Amino acid sequence: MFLGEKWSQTSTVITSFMFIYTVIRQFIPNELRSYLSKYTRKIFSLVYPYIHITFDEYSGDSFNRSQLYVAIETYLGANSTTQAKRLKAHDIKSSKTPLTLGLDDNTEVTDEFQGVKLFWASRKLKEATNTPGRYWSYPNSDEKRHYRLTFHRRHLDLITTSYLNHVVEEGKGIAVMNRKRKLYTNGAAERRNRWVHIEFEHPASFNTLAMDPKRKQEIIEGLLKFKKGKEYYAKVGKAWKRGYLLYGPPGTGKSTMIAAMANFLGYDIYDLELTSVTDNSDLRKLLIDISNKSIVVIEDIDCSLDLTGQRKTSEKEKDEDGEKNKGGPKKKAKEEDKKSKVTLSGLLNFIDGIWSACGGERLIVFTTNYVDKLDPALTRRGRMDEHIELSYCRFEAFKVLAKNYLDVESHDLFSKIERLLGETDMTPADVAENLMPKSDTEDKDECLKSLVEALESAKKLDAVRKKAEEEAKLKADQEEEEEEKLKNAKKKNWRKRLKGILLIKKEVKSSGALKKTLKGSNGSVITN
Ligand SMILES: Nc1ncnc2c1ncn2[C@@H]1O[C@H](COP(=O)(O)OP(=O)(O)OP(=O)(O)O)[C@@H](O)[C@H]1O
Repeated sequence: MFLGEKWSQTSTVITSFMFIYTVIRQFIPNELRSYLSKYTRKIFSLVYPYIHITFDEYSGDSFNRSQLYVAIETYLGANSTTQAKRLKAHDIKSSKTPLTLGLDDNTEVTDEFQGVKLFWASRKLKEATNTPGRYWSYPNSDEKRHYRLTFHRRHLDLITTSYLNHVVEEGKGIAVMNRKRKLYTNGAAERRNRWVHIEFEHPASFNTLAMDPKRKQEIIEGLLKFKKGKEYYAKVGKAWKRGYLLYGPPGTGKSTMIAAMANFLGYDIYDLELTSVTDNSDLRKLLIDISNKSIVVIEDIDCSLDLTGQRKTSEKEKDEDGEKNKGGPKKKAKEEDKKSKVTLSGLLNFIDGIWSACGGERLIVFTTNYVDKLDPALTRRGRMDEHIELSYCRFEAFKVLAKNYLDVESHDLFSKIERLLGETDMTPADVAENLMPKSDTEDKDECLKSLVEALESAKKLDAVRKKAEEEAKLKADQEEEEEEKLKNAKKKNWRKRLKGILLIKKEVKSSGALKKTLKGSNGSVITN
């Protein structure tokens, strides 16, 4: 029999004993009574050293299930399915799995925390009568459920200060991981400046992400540290947030990495389209609406804000501007007023300010293809805590793709592919495209061969491009050289002419001196 249950029966016997004692107590003289009660309590705690804590499903007259109860339910469901004799399946709408398992009513399981053994029991009590009028305050008024935790009284401190916290945090964490996640966006034309969402079902994970394994591990560890960092951030007085800058050429996996991060952490994604936000005040509203446990993504940040921090005008808007300006300067001024005035400093200040003041556990991710173009204010440490480069596919990354797409871990063609990947730049997106079977009959060998062919032709193209570039450079150098020569020749020419002028000047001067000499000798003036 379950230990907690055995103790529970013992406690019933002891309680009966206590009741009898209470009845006969009134016949005992006062002096003897206080003496006896002191020792009775001591003896009782020696005989029955366990404590129970009960967690009701509904507290008071609330219509909502107690959050504590739900967290315990999730925690026990996830941690005790292997030891419980009876389980119950729930069909939770918001869960990404078709069914969730939990403890059935009146089932017991054990748990261990820091070497201490604990006993959990799920209880369903049926009320003898159906109290009229009570049904509205409790869904099934004749059924009441609770969890009961039993532990030795010497662990009371550990249980109340650490264990229950651990259960609730774990329970909530598991619920977050199991729920269907959402992808929010503010880009919808008719709902500008408001979030709309769809279910987020991207299958990417860090296992399927092709990149240098060492760097990948560092990123995973960083994310784990962040997720568990609530107390650390509180201790150092910083908002519980972390900024990531993902950069690299198109098709190297920036969006895939964001999806992998969201799946790994169990967070929602908020895809913030800055060009759709009217001004800083609307930006603030959007940011306030972002829930905890989320990743805010601003893709192609270099296209959303220019270097001075002012929002860029999109090509479409430029065209619209052209049309609008036909209406004259007044109309133009009006339209200017309507245009977005979101600034880089506005964005950064809100992120620092609002997020420090409300909630936590948020990542902000910026992506760009041109990291060098970004304003240093945006990329400085403290704002963007981690800079991650996603680059062209090298052999280590290729191995991940080969495993994912073809289930191949080694092959005769691998050494050739390794050499080719070292010699030419191909994005993981292009490598993946080549590894995908084009028909039902195409097998692994053919897919790898097709990749080799693609790499070889890319290499040839690279060589042609490089040659063309070299030739263009040579031509430019030659032209520069010619120009330099011409300049020098011109300079030489000028110098020659200058010399000639100087010579003439000298001659003129000397002829002037001669004139003076002539004037001085006979008193007449000689003119030319
Ligand atoms: N590193 C990678 N690992 C696994 N798959 C990748 C990787 N990079 C690209 N891919 C594949 O290529 C597709 C396009 O990649 P993704 O959109 O993530 O690239 P990106 O860097 O975000 O491109 P862009 O800068 O154009 O937005 C993905 O759907 C994925 O299948």
